[in-house]
Amino acid sequence: MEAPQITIGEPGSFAWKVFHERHPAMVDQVCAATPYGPEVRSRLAGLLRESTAGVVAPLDDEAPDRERWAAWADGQVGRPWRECAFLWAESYFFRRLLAAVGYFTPGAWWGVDPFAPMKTAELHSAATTATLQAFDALPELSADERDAAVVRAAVWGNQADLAFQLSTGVSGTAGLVAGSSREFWSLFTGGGPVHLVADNAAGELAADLALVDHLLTTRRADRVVLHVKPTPYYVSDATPADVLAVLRHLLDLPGEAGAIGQRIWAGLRDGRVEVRAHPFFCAPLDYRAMPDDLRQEFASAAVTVLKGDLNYRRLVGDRYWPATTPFGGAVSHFPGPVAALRVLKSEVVVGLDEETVAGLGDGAWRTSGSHALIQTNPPA
Ligand SMILES: O=P(O)(O)OC[C@H]1O[C@](O)(CO)[C@@H](O)[C@@H]1O
Repeated sequence: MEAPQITIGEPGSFAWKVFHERHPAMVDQVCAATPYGPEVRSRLAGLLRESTAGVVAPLDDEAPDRERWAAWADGQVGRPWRECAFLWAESYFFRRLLAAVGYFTPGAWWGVDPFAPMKTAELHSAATTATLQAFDALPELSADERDAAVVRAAVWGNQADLAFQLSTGVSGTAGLVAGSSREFWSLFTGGGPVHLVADNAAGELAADLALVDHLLTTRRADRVVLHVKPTPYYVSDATPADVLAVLRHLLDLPGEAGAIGQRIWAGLRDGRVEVRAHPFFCAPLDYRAMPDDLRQEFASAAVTVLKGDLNYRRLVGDRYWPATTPFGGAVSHFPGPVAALRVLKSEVVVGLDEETVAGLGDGAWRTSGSHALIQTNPPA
């Protein structure tokens, strides 16, 4: 039987707090970062009111994705937001936020990413700078150590606000609740295309590019498809523009970070690296509902790597699963071998053993970003 779906209506729950506490703070941040006029600010205030106390309104823009979203919103428009599934509601909120800031309307803010200032600040932050400098240690490591370091960087890069360790030190892995770099690498049995479904821009994306580079240089992949979001989403999610921004940033750096940037640049030019932005990556649905073209792509991949918390929720289903629910069963719908690399930032988790769960205590570990996991199917 399926576990209960997470909705946003339970006062005090994690999902409720995202709408009632995080979203107002995020809108303040968006309005401080770009000089939006009174109309935009009033639309944003209206969206906050509607999504915390009202019913779901339809889209009222003429964006190219309108029809697609109308289908995805079927059955939700007119419902009280509090009854909506967390996964659906959060995605729709971001789509409505883009419309509210004029992202789809010819005019001053047409195509302007409201989150770009935050992503740029993160790319130039001390934490990201330290991470990129740590790449210099990579060539000195043994092959096993390098395997472990690159995976550790990709996992903990998802912990947006913390620099992670690329050295062979243990600090970055102290909070792994499942899996290991060895389990991750055991999925790669030789060549073929690897798909990496990216999450956040800036530091996490830089670590993901280091993973792409490592997949290619160690010949675990002969080609890597990097999937990003077609439009700005969940504040820091990577879009094609963010890939280019991170790549240019890497190219300006000395040492291994610059060398990785050059190899990825060359890979893009010769087709060994491809960036795609399928509309489904901004869909308010889980991966069971993926369209056939995407399903076929993942079916033909040697391995698909899914980064981050939201991709995990979409992979296993955004439900209150018992934490010991087998990962293999939860992802059996996925059309090929899959690995999840994720810092825990929401209530959803599966695939833990009973001892681990007992040792973790109360539920704070699920949402605080202090713990991470590496899970694969088929398992090692
Ligand atoms: O960037 P990530 O790892 O996908 O995390 C995003 C997570 O943040 C939230 O938006 C709010 O915590 C979650 O709903 C979501 O799963």
